[in-house]
Amino acid sequence: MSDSRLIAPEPQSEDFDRTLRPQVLADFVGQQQARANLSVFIEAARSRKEALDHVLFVGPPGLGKTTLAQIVSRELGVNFRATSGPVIAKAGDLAALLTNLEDRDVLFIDEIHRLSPAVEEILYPAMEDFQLDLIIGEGPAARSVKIDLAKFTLVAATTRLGLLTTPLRDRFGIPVRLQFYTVPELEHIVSRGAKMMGIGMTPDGATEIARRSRGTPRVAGRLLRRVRDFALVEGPGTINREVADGALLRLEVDSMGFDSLDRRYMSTIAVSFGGGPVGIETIAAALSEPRDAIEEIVEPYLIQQGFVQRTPRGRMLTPHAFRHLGLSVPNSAIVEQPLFDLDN
Ligand SMILES: Nc1ncnc2c1ncn2[C@@H]1O[C@H](COP(=O)(O)OP(=O)(O)OP(=O)(O)O)[C@@H](O)[C@H]1O
Ligand SMILES: [Mg+2]
Repeated sequence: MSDSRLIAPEPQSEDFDRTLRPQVLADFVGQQQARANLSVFIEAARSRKEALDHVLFVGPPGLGKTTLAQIVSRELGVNFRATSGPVIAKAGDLAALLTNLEDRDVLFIDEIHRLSPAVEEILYPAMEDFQLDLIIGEGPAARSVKIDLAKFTLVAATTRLGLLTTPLRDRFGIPVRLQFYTVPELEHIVSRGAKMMGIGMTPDGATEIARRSRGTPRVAGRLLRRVRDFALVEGPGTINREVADGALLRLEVDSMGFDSLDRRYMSTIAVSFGGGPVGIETIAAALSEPRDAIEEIVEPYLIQQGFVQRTPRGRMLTPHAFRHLGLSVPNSAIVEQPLFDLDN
C-alpha cells in the first residue's frame, strides 16, 4: 500500500500522534463500553494491589489500541515496556523481556498475531503461571529449567483476531474489541486537535472533517493537519465547512471519506466482476495490492458502512456502492445475508 495514501489508517512518518494522543482514560473519546469496563478492572486491580489480568485489544488500524495500552499502564501506575510480534525473533528475546519485568508491569506486544510459534510457546506458561520454561542445551545434555517471573500484565494488540491461535486468545482475561468512531466522537477529537494546534474551527468545519475520517481517529488527525494547511495558506485562517470541503476534495477524499483506493476497490468489483461475488485473492491481484492490506485496511470500513458484504462465495457490492460510484444498480446486487462476520 502506498505510503502517500492520505487517509491510510496506518501510521505515517509525519504523524503528530504524540501531541494529540490522550494520556488518561478520561480524555479518551469514544469506545464507551471498553472504557467503562477497563476503568472498573483497573480500579479493582489497583485496590487489590494485583497485576491486571491480560488485555487483548482487537480492531482495525488507527482506532487507539496503542494509545489505550499506554493509558492502561499509566492508570495502573506501573512501567510500560513495548515490543511487537515481528520484532521478537527468538524465544530468548522474549525471555529477556519477561525476566526484566517488575511486579504488575505492563508488557505491550503490538501485532501479536505475528509472533512466531516458538515464541508463542514461551508465552503460554508465562501468561498463565508466570513461569518461563526454557530448554537449555541440545541433545541428551538438554535440560529444562523453570524460572519464576514477576506477576506482570500482558497487553496485546492485533488487527487480525482470526490469525491468533485459540490457546493464545484464551489466555487473555480481558478481550476488548474497538469499534469505528461515530461522527460526534470524531468531531470532539478534531475540535480538541484544532485547539491544541491553535487554529480556529467552526462546528460545521469539524463535522465535515469528522464525516470524512473513515471512523478512525488517526485519519481524523491527519485530515485535520492537511486541512489546516489549506486554511492557513489559501483560506480565511479558520477551518469552516467550505475550507474543509475544498481541501478534502483536492486531496481526493470524497463525501463519504473514501479515497482513491476505496473507490478503485469498489469500481473493480462493480465493473470487472459485475458486483461480485468475487474472491479476495482475485480482487487483490486486480488491484495489485497485498491481500492483507485490503482485508485489514480497506474492507473493514466499507463493510461497516454497508458498501460491501462478505459472503461465503466472495465479496459483493451492495446497492449503496453502485449508487456512490454513480452506476446503476444491477439486479444481481440483491442483498445477501452475510453468513457471519468471519472476523478477518
Ligand atoms: N479515542 C481517541 N481520542 C483521541 N485521539 C485518539 C483516540 N484514539 C486514537 N487517537 C489518536 O489516533 C492515533 C492512532 O491511535 P493508535 O496509534 O493508538 O492506534 P492503533 O489502534 O494502535 O493503530 P495501529 O493498529 O496502526 O497500531 C493517535 O494519534 C491517537 O492520538
Ligand atoms: Mg498501534
